[in-house]
Amino acid sequence: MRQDGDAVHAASGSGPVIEARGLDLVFQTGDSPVHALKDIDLDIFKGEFVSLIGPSGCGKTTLLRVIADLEQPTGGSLSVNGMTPDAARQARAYGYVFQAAALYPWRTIEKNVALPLEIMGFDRARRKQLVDANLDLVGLAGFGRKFPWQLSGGMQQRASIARALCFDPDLLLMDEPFGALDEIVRDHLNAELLKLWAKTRKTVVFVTHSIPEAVFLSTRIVVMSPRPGRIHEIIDCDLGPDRPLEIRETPEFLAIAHRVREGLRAGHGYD
Ligand SMILES: Nc1ncnc2c1ncn2[C@@H]1O[C@H](COP(=O)(O)OP(=O)(O)OP(=O)(O)O)[C@@H](O)[C@H]1O
Repeated sequence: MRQDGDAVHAASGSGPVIEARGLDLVFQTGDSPVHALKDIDLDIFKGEFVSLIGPSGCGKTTLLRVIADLEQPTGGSLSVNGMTPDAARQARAYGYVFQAAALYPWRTIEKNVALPLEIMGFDRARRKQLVDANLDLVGLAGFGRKFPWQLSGGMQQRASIARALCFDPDLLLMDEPFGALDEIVRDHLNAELLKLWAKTRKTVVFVTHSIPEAVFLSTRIVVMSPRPGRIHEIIDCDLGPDRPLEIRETPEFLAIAHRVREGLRAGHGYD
C-alpha cells in the first residue's frame, strides 16, 4: 500500500488532522454481521483535499461517518484534530455536507444556513454577517430570502456547503455532494469547490464514485476495495493548485486517472 504524501508531511512536522490506525467497523444486523471497514490506516494532513473512491458498498460513507462520530468503530483508533471523534464533534471541528442538500423546506436559504449558528448560540447580528459572507463565498449572494424549492439542485447543494462552512470549521467532510447533479452543473461546482478550497485552505475529505472528479479535486486519492472496505492504494495527485477544467485532457491528468482505474480494478480482483 502506498501513502506517497505521508513522507512529505511527516518531514514538514505538522501532525495529521485525521489519524486512523487499524480502524474496523462491523455492523451487527438482524441477519449476519456486516464487516464495513477493515484495518484502515490513514493520515490526512492540514490543507489536504483527500477523496475516498471505491465501488458501491465499500464503506466510503461509513468511514466519513466514523470521522464525524456518527458511527462508532468496533476496533482500532481514530483521532480528529488530536481529539477523539466525540470531542471533535462537540468542539465543532468539522462541517458535513450530505449527498442530498437536506435543507429544511419551510426555512429560507439564509435561515437554513444560519441553523448551526443558532444552535451554537451566535447572536442575530453575527449570524447575519456569517450567513451573508458564506452565501457570497458559494456564489449565492442575493438568494438568502428564497426557499429551497425556488433554487436549482446545484444551488441547493451550494447552500448546504455554505451551511457547513458558516461556523468556519477547519475540516470539511463531503459525502458525494454532487452525485445527483447533471454533468455540466457538476463540472461547474467542481471548479467552484476547487477555488473555494484554494481560498480557505480547509482540509477536505470527499467521497465520490467519479474518477475524473477525484483526480480534478484531490491532492490525494484513497482507493478502497469492496467489502470489507479496506484501503487498497493511496495515490498522490500532484497536478498543482491551479486546475482549469481543461486540465482533464492533459497527459498528466489522464495518467493519474489511469492509475486510479487500475487501482479500483486490482482492488476488485476482477483479473
Ligand atoms: N447502519 C448500518 N447497518 C448495517 N449495515 C450498514 C449500515 N450502514 C452501512 N451498512 C453497510 O455497510 C457497507 C458499507 O456501506 P457504505 O454506505 O459506507 O458504502 P459506500 O461505499 O458509501 O456505498 P455507496 O457508494 O453506494 O454510497 C454496505 O454493505 C452497507 O450496506
